[in-house]
Amino acid sequence: EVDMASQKRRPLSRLLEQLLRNLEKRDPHQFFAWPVNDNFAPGYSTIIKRPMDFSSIKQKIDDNEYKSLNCFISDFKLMCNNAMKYNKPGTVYHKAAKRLLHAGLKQLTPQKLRPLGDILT
Ligand SMILES: CC(=O)c1cc(-c2ccccc2)c2ncccn12
Repeated sequence: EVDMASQKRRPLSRLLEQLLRNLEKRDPHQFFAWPVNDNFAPGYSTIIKRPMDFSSIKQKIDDNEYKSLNCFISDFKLMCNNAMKYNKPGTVYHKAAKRLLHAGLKQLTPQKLRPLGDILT
């Protein structure tokens, strides 16, 4: 349960919500919007030990589970690397994951994040 007041008190949550929105824009087909369903991806849950997707990241922000920006970035990388592990190179999902990872990490460089000030320290 996320009331606005607590959002104001939690500057990290507000920052992560903003970063998440920007990352989601790099997934126009919404391949990464929801957990991968074994019915679409045979054997997925046996191959991928730690599934991750944007909706799960959003829930973790709302549940205040991220204690640092790096934990958030790790889940973003996990999500992309899962897709590059399960889907063979050349597939639409593998290519989308590679593009998303690179575009996303460019948005998360210190240079890009510095203007956000000491919230990150
Ligand atoms: C991200 C991923 O690995 C993925 C997303 C999907 C997917 C995303 C939205 C709708 C349907 C499937 C998928 N389907 C088959 C195999 C892999 N995937």
